[in-house]
Amino acid sequence: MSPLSVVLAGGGTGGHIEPMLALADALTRRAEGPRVTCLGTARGMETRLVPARGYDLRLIPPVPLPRRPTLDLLRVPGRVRRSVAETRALLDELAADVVVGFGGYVALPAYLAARRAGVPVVVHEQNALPGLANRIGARIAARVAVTVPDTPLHRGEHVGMPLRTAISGLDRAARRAEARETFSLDADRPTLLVFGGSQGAASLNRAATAAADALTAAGVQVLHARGPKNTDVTVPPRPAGAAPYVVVDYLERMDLAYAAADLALCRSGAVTVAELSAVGLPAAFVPLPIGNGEQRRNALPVVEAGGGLLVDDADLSPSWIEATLLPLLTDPAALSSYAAHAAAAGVPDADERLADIVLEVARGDR
Ligand SMILES: CC(=O)N[C@H]1[C@@H](OP(=O)(O)OP(=O)(O)OC[C@H]2O[C@@H](n3ccc(=O)[nH]c3=O)[C@H](O)[C@@H]2O)O[C@H](CO)[C@@H](O)[C@@H]1O
Repeated sequence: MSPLSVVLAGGGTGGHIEPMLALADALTRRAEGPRVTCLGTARGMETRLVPARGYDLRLIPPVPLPRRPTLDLLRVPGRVRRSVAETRALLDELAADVVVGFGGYVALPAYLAARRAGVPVVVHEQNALPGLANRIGARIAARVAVTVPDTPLHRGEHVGMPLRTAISGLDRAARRAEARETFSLDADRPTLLVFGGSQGAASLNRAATAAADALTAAGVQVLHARGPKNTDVTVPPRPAGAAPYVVVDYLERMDLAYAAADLALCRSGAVTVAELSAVGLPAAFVPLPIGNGEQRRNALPVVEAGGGLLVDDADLSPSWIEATLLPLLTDPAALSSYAAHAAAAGVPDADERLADIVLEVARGDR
């Protein structure tokens, strides 16, 4: 019998792509070895991330989902029809046994095309507050997996967040020396990791670079991922012997970045929060101020458990970093107390659990 054909729709930004790739890894580890194909669009981060991790990527036309009603909504039905028709042809060509969607503008046409083609759907929702595509997908799905218990999504079952095994199995202390060397950081300095989700965040970039002198003068070193498109974000070179401030576009080895750091300054996308909890790294979260408020909801459980701080985007400034983060970074006892509380109750084998669901649904259709 030919292998099961599993089609994964999780394009856009890292928060939809990383759980898709973690599931792809779990599926390909299975003895029955299903054929895995990822769907994406030409303008998402999947064009780089999916082939780099060794998976096939097929492109479909994007269906932009406006965050609020605009005139652009009037053009959506035509775009949806075209995208759904092309996606349906692709599902036929791939002889798809199941379509798994992770939300966002690639998932919606995939859900609708699967319904037309009679292919069963599995939905995975990362956030405590679901987005539009998954609210629609959940209505037609055979199974709905959620990351956070009690997520308000039709028939949601708690599965957790599928994470890369390099991150879910990370022992930060054991990898610290190697990690710091990889990023040209000093071995023994307090270390701040700055990143604004997968795309970078302008307000974090501004505040952290403006606080560079104060941080490095106090002996704190910084690893800062500015985002692939933000190449204008720079910091003047530090004098010889001073604490380093290392700026990169994107961290391919996020596991080593977490191992190098004592504290993160970051947004609170669902995958970011789940990864920090899994590795026990405390964070100062700056939720994205737009959207449906999902990033604040994502961060609250960790912050309430004592594993991090929350600061509004409008309040993030170099002086806040100096007044709040600097004393914390130079206080090892406070840092380890935060770290102990940062390791929240995630689901360590969420990738395997989601793979079980996906294969059950795929087999049921044969
Ligand atoms: C603007 C936007 O739409 N944000 C959403 C998006 O965030 P976004 O795409 O930023 O996703 P997350 O913050 O959840 O995850 C980012 C992922 O990128 C990885 N990473 C990041 C930086 C880097 O240099 N290298 C790297 O590998 C992280 O390790 C993580 O795996 O999807 C999330 C999950 O649905 C949502 O919660 C966010 O609200």
